[in-house]
Amino acid sequence: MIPTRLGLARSFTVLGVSKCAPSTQATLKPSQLHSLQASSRLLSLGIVGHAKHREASGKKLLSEKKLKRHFVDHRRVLVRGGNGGSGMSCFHSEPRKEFGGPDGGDGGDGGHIILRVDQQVKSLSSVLSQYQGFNGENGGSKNCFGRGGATLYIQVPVGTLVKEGGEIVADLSHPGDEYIAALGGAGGKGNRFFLANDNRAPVTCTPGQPGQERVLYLELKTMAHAGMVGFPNAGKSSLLRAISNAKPAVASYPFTTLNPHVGIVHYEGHQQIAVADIPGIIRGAHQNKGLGLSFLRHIERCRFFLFVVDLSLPEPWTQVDDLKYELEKYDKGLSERSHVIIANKIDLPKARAHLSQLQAHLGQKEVIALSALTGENLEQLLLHLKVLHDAHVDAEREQGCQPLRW
Ligand SMILES: Nc1nc2c(ncn2[C@@H]2O[C@H](COP(=O)(O)OP(=O)(O)OP(=O)(O)O)[C@@H](O)[C@H]2O)c(=O)[nH]1
Ligand SMILES: [Mg+2]
Repeated sequence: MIPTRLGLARSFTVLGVSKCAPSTQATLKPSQLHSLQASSRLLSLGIVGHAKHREASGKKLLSEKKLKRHFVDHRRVLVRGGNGGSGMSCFHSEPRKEFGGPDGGDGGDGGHIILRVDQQVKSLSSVLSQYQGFNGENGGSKNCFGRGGATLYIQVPVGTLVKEGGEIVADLSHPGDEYIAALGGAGGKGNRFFLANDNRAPVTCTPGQPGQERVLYLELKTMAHAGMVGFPNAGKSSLLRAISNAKPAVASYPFTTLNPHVGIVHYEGHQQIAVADIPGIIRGAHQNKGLGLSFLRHIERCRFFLFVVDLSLPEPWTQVDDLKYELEKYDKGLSERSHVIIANKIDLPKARAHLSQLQAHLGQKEVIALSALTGENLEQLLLHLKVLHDAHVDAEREQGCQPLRW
């Protein structure tokens, strides 16, 4: 069974942002967005207030450790298509028609096994290690054909890669995508099939074919528009809680988050932007320090990144450099994907001084200073997310690809 709360958020409309972010503003340059800050305070508090209210009324959440048990992002599956039913060999016979000819029906085809993307499924935990397709029924007398085996569907999450022998055979990245994992065997032929002018009484019938057998490796690469990367304790999960309905655990110790979480930010016009939060990474993660880098696969496909930096620490630009270095170690060129730097914890003393140093170091690059805790300046992030998202949608449309939709 899939846990109902695998970190995937349901709808939460950021009221006010919808009003603040009409499509014309979505095309604003990031630097122009600063002017919106003045009127933002009220809205920020509203957002955090919402989050607190949701916590009070919410159900008991699974702990991050329990979630880890439920969250499965790779699976080896043995799939066997259903066997075809055998053909029948028999002859028609009735009073006054003793030699009525062959009337053995064909066997039914075995059922296929199909992987189908279901948006409600969030991990591979419900996928079993083996599947056997439904067999076709045998053919019968009186030209009765056997019933074909039903198709067996395996529901997988969006972003499932199917590998066989180390090679990628399918990339199921859109809801409703299907892949035939194993073909059902063809049904056998009954003796009626072999009736010919030179053989009026064939006794031959053929058995059904066995179903296809394959060993597949399923690998989940979570799909989201934006991926948050940052050191442990930088406040990624706090930020996701503040802008979406997702409820990743937040605590003051490092490596609180152990699984990827996706939160949905809702905008006007039913537009939704998915933001993924992953465990923190540290320098040397590519050498398996901390929690390693394997979970980067969950943000590998994000269209843009949010580098979350803890502004209360000295020399915050080193965090950005280290994060980029680790991304490069994981996949060359990954750090060059469009991104924005989020300077979190602006409410803390010294943070403002660090902010000016950070901006001086990064030069022209966009830095959004905010506080996930107090909600200060969250709107600037929300508006910028929209700008990045719209740019991505335009780029995908230009290339003739279908943009990722939630
Ligand atoms: N003062 C202040 N504290 C914050 C802010 N954002 C987060 N924190 C605190 O920082 C600590 C870590 O926050 P998390 O959201 O768990 O950080 P994380 O980046 O998800 O950490 P990992 O899951 O370990 O990678 C918590 O004690 C938060 O309350 C902020 O804007 N201001
Ligand atoms: Mg976290």
